[in-house]
Amino acid sequence: MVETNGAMRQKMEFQAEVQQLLHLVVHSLYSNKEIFLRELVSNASDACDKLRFEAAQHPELFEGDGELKIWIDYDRDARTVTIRDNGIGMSREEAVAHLGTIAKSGTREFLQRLGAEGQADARLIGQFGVGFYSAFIVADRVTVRSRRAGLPASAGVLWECAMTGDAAGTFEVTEIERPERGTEVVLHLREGEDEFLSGVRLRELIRKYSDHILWPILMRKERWDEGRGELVKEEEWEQVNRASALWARPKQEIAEEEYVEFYKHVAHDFEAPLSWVHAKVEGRHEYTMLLYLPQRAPFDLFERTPRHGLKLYVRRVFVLEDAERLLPRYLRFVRGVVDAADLPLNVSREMLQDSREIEAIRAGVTKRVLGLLEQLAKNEPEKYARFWREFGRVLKEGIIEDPANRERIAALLRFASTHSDSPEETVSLDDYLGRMKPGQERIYYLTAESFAAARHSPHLEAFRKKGVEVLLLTDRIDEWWVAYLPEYKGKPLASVAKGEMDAALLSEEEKKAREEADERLKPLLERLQAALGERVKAVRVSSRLTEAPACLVVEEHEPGMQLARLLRELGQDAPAHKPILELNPTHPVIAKLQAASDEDFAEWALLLYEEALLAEGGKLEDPAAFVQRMNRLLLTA
Ligand SMILES: Nc1ncnc2c1ncn2[C@@H]1O[C@H](COP(=O)(O)OP(=O)(O)OP(=O)(O)O)[C@@H](O)[C@H]1O
Repeated sequence: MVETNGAMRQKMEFQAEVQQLLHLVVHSLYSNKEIFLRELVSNASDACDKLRFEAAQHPELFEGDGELKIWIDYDRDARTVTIRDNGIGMSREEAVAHLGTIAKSGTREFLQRLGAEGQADARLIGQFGVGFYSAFIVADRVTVRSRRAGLPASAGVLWECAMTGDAAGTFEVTEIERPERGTEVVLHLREGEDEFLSGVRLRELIRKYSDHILWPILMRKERWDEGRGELVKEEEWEQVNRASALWARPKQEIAEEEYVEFYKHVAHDFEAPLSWVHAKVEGRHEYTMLLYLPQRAPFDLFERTPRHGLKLYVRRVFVLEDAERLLPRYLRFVRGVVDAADLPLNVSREMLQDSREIEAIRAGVTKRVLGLLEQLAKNEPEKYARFWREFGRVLKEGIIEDPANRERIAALLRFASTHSDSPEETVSLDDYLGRMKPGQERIYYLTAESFAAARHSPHLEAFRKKGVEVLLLTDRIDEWWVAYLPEYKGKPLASVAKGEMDAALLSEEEKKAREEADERLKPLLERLQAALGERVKAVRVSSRLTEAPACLVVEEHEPGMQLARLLRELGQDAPAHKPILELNPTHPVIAKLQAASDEDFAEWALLLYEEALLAEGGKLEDPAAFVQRMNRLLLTA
């Protein structure tokens, strides 16, 4: 630490991720450089929101000044643009933490992926939310002065970073006196960025990107000076943005671009949303909602902590960010605002826990989002396909989490199936119902580790031959939710790896052949059972095989083998259900088995079992013994 003029000045290093991000931001967002203003105004607005929220419990934080505002100014001589707010401000520690590190988990992996893809895609960086760092697109030196509301004037902080070359790796923090609460960000513009030293240009950008910001954004008045032949600034400030709550205006008066810009602000996204719904609910509980679906899943969608969920307003006053109580977890990709008419302004997170009003809003929001998805699926299938690719895995959680809407959610699911035979998930349960064969009572599915494993599974053979469609489920979560959806529109869901095939799907000849095989192969089945011992629960003749010699199945009511494996991987006690070995009665290996000596028979039996286990996605207990056995049998065959 160095001491200058009695103030403590400290040079610090950016976290490696920040350096990487700074570099990517400056290089990939340059073509869209004007967004820096939107990002910094957005931060200033968030800072005012935060102060208002904290001051609801601690009014002294206003320090006698409860009029929150954002000021924007420029200085042609110094070549600076300044964004200032009297919001919550930052302490020294907060400035170091928020402007020098990124605390979000998964950041490093995300940045590495971006880096590995060569030149980073601006949209990908955008969805990460670059916020403050976008200042460096147009500035090579950024100075931040701030003081947190409630701290003494002596607790001000000066944060400064000058970029030399691509990204200098350090910034400096100094303790300063700062009587004014809030934050001031001064951008020292790079060479060639003088276009932003203009009141006209800055006003244009504020109207374009920040018109909907609810706090007043002020700029100095300007007048034409005949003598100098240019616009000159006056002392007086004037409001530049409209500052009306977008969602409170009638729908027909809101332009599409306004919806889009508002989304970018609330969602911290750079891309336009995929779709949105704007609705006012009247009656016992009154509230307005403006809900958006993003185009792209954020990289931390599967992290535990949700970010930038819904914002809660009460009568147009901001109350809470990330109000997770307003959304079920399986809709955590939704962004936007809810404005409730009947909540108290000083509502806290704790109060939301068991508020009837919130319960009603949550149910209403859920209904609208599902309605929006249904509408997309019906009228804009391409958009729905995009939604499904990005968020389908999350929506599936709803089958487990939201019993009241289970059937509606089920109708929104999309699958790969033997019908299309492609990994694209395009088949709905209704499509499936429409293609069911006469006499087919159940919706068949198969769960597997991957699409390739599912597609070549021996369990599918007879279904394929009969043209009975099977849904191919390869997400981890598929194992869980299927257990929560026993039926859809009265048709039970059934795994092709469990129980017996629908009797109605078998012809009379097939049934007869099966009975005949049961009888004929009885001694062989008993011999196999004896040879396999504890490994299997039973050995029986199969109706589902046409190519493979054998497969493993479990009883209808038992958890699938794939689920048992998942549970064991998660360190849970998996139920020790033994599988049933099913034998293909028409396979030539039967003759071989029947002719084998006792010693060879035991080897063949084990090999059949091990093959079936592998095909089903299982792990061999003793792979080396399997290989030896196979080699031995190959030589004697
Ligand atoms: N004007 C400001 N007043 C107070 N704090 C600020 C201000 N600007 C930035 N910060 C702090 O710095 C943090 C980082 O800002 P930044 O814009 O980089 O990311 P963010 O807004 O948190 O989210 P995202 O990265 O998704 O945009 C903010 O979360 C906030 O805590």
